[in-house]
Amino acid sequence: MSYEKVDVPEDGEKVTYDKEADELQVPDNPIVPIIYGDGIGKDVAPVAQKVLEKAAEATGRNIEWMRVFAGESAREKYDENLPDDTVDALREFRVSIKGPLTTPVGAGFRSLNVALRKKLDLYTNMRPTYYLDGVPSPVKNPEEMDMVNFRENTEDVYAGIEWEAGTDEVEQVREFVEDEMGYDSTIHDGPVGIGVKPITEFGTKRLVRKAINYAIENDRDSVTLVHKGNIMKFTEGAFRDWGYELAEEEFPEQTIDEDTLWEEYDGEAPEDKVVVKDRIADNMLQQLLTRTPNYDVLAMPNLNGDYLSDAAGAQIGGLGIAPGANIGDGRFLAEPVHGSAPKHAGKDKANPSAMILSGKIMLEHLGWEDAAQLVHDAVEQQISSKRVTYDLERQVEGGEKLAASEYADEICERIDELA
Ligand SMILES: NC(=O)C1=CN([C@@H]2O[C@H](COP(=O)(O)OP(=O)(O)OC[C@H]3O[C@@H](n4cnc5c(N)ncnc54)[C@H](OP(=O)(O)O)[C@@H]3O)[C@@H](O)[C@H]2O)C=CC1
Ligand SMILES: O=C(O)CCC(=O)C(=O)O
Ligand SMILES: [Mg+2]
Repeated sequence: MSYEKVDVPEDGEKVTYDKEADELQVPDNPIVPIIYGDGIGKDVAPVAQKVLEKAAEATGRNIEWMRVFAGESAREKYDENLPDDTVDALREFRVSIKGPLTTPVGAGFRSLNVALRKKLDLYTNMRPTYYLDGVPSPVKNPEEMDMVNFRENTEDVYAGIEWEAGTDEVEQVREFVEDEMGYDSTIHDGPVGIGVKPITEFGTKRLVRKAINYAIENDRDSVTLVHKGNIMKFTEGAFRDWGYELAEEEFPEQTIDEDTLWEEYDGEAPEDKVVVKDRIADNMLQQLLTRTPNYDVLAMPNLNGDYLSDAAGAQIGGLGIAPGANIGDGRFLAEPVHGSAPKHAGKDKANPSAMILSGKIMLEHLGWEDAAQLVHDAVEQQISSKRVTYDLERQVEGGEKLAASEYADEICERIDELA
């Protein structure tokens, strides 16, 4: 592959993929594309990069970074938002990491984050929410939080099928819905915006498959399907039904439903069974707070997953800490839960932990468990020391406020000490 405006590191090697075995082959010096992103991305991404590099070196490897561009930096370099160079690099080198990218509200270009997920078919958005020692939290028992959110990443209202009020197109759709589909008098008169919410059996089943496999491989107790199927029967309701169907079809020995749990096991699931259950999304959002220990792996359509991952993150220190990753077959793009937080941009103050811990998921994905553990331990030690960025300092008694770069430097020192 040739690139117009990015330099491919000479010394690195490619991560490759064995499709049949669904396995990556990872050299000790992989080329890893990185997008710094917009807003605070430019603060947190370079310092997170240093931490990840340090953990790789401490375990005898080397990451050969390949800087690629999207959003503001791409507009400057290429005069476009998402150049082919970037998409091609993420496709070719398979495992990569990105900071947040800004999306304008109400008009302008569509989300570049969503575009990347769709172009690379990164159909799972995995966002683990877990407690780190010493993290300040608005809840009484934050240590109870240990959930992994599997969010469908390519469809739902994020498919981008919508029509703007006042256009001929939206009036055509209104006419079709009212006259041909029989929804007369359902839409108020006057300007209207209309969107379409596709949820497919294919998209649902491949996401739920990933969630159940994850639960089995990581010894998790349950997978909860989170939907609003009482209201959106044929989209969110179908998500729930296809989710149960998939569990029955493909995991009959490894999973049980909640009825079976109570009827046959009196509420105590055997060690080797994953309980598949479902909850309506509004109820689930309050149960995150009130029944935290009852939930484990969660699987849900795109919009529910977007809302729920920020809400869950708030219970364990906030968005400055919440990590994530986009995963497809043989492709992976780590990315924090948070956005570009424009008001904090360029001040070297935003918390880089979410980006660092997203990188930790990337290290795990590369099979570098030892490096990932070093990152986890060093971040946890740093937070426990109360020498933290502004977002945590304002919640911690006796805390000391550090710049993002100072905070990351201290994490690097801790990695040296721990290695
Ligand atoms: N994947 C992506 O790239 C995403 C992109 N976005 C985009 O980002 C832009 C801004 O979105 P917005 O809704 O403001 O949400 P953001 O997640 O960017 O920020 C919301 C608030 O969360 C806190 N926060 C977020 N990140 C950090 C951090 N690293 N350290 C400390 N605090 C943090 C800040 O709170 P406080 O000010 O209280 O300290 C901030 O004001 C939008 O264009 C949106 O579309 C949004 C989400 C994901
Ligand atoms: O793409 C965006 O700008 C927002 C996406 C988002 O909030 C998310 O993926 O969590
Ligand atoms: Mg979000």
